[in-house]
Amino acid sequence: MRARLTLEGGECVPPTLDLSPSGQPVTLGRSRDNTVVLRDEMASRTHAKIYFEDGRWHVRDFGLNGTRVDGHRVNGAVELSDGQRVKIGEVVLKFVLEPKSPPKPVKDAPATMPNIKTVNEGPHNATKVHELPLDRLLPNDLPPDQTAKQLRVDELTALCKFMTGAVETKTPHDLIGFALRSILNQTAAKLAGYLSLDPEDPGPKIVMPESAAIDIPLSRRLTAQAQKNGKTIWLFPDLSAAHPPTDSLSSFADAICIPLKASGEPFATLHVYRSGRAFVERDVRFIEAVAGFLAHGLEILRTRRTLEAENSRLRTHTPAADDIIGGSNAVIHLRQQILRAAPQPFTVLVQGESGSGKELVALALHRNSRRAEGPLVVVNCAAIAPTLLEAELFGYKKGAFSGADRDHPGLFQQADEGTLFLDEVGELSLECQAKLLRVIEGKAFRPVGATGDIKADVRIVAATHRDLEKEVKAGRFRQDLMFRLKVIPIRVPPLREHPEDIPELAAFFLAKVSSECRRKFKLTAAAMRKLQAYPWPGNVRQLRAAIESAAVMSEGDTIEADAIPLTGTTELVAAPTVTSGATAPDLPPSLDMSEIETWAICRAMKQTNGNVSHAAKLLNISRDTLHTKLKKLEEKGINRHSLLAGNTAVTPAPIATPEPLSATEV
Ligand SMILES: Nc1ncnc2c1ncn2[C@@H]1O[C@H](COP(=O)(O)OP(=O)(O)OP(=O)(O)O)[C@@H](O)[C@H]1O
Repeated sequence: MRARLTLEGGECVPPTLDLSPSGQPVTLGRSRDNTVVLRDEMASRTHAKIYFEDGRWHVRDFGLNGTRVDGHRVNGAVELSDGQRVKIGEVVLKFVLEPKSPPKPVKDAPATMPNIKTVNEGPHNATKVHELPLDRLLPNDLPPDQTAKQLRVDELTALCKFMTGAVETKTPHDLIGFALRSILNQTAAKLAGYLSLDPEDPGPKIVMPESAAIDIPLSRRLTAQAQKNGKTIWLFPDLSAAHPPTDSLSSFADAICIPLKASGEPFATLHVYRSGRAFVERDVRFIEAVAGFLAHGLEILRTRRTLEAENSRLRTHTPAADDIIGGSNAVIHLRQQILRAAPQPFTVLVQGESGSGKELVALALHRNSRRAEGPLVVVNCAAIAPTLLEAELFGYKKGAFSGADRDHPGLFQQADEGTLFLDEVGELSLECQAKLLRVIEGKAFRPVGATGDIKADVRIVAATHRDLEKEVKAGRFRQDLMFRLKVIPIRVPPLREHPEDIPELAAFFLAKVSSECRRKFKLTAAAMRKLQAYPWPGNVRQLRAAIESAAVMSEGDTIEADAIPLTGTTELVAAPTVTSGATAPDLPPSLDMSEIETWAICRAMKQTNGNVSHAAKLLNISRDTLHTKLKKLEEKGINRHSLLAGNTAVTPAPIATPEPLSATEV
């Protein structure tokens, strides 16, 4: 006389349970060990038992707070009748007797029976289970009916809950933990575990509840069988025949082991063990569904991790070219040269005007070379005193000179297995050039004060704004060194040769300064026209400075043309050439206010060809004020004629600076 318990109030797992007269007694209580786990504070750990005896169903109360049947407190044990309600705490379970089902045909059993059954994957193949004799599948039970096989509403709900929660998990560990907990909650299993089959996986075993991880090893035998068969292994409830008492499974009533695989071989196994009674087929189906989702979820997380790593690798090694902004033919050609030269072991000489992006090119060469994992050491040859350069480049030994209180590795050594970028190599003294040549030729050098030579595996990228050919002709640069450096020459075009890139560059720098200032700057069309009309003698560096300066100084987020500090400067600076180096621009003579005023008046008069009204407008003062100021200048001996000639007694020569006019300096 089969029966069923169905949850009507409160919370318990599972919410419905089929009762078989020949099955194990069903226990109810708060502990996970129970057949029905009650989620109720009023329930004792093991609160009651429902069992079949003398052809009838009974309930026995063990709980502190009592068990009620149809409102009457159970004293010891009482018989259960069809339709009665068992109440423990707030949990109400309806007891229903099921009508007898006609006996089902059973196929002949083979002579020897396996004590383990292999369940074919997926609910579609569920019927295959019945190819094995049903009485051996569940030896103490009647043949399971369809309800034992099909997932019911509560299991489907639990499955949906698991899937919804699983997509939120971020790490494989979290996903596995979530799957194991979902299985424990739904099936009232005693233990659920995940065992990686990858010996190199850092987290090969996860067991829930965590307290069980120490005491209960996951069965190696089951793992091996599941891995070998590639299918679910479901042990018989009666394990005693199959497992010696020493086996880790011998204390359980039933066990399931599922190989986890997504697109290839199994990569892990899922173990679920249960005490008290065997799993029903619905449990297995539920666990299989969770396992399938888990396997694919882990595969997705793994793929995502690989892609993220790959993506970050690609970002750091990226072609350079991504950092070099510009879509003009000049910049496209530059990128092509970089990508061709980068993998070669040869020395590269990067030539270009100051601020045109030579260092950026050197960085791109390094990032795209086979040395990308190694160091990139940058040395500005012009910034180191010639007397110190040798020690800086090649290092020194302790005591080599006063102040050398310890051994110091030189820049060559620091760049070992990487790239040494010698910026402004044209500024090296002839003495240093000779030493550098030796290193480049023999790749061996001697630290200052050392007795022996050392070697470093360094690729040299050099840069200069000078025309080295001319420097050689002038006797300022060694020809042999030039040849050595210029194995691969790369010319970086000045910005005036690719003005079509100005909008993109401007947008790039504007975005940078916007994110730094947490504002959203934008240029007006007039401001952009102004940027495009300017020849940018200081190249991209100057453009960047002008944009940053305008943005920082602007009150609102819209940058007007006036805010770009280049007024009237277009004709000021003859574009410098590689040959001549940067031309010193017309700058205020000093920070002395009266000198700046004289300089400004001089500039305005020159620019307006002596027209006082126009000059006053440029200076943003009235015509009368300018007249007064001009008079004062005349008193000092600076007349209009000398102003127009730019010849002012009080105006010293423009500051000689290698830096071109920068926006912030205007
Ligand atoms: N094509 C470009 N795309 C983006 N930024 C650029 C570009 N060219 C130059 N820059 C920027 O301009 C500034 C100057 O570039 P860099 O220092 O590489 O010039 P340089 O030629 O080495 O100058 P110097 O000869 O004075 O050392 C840097 O901020 C750099 O990032």
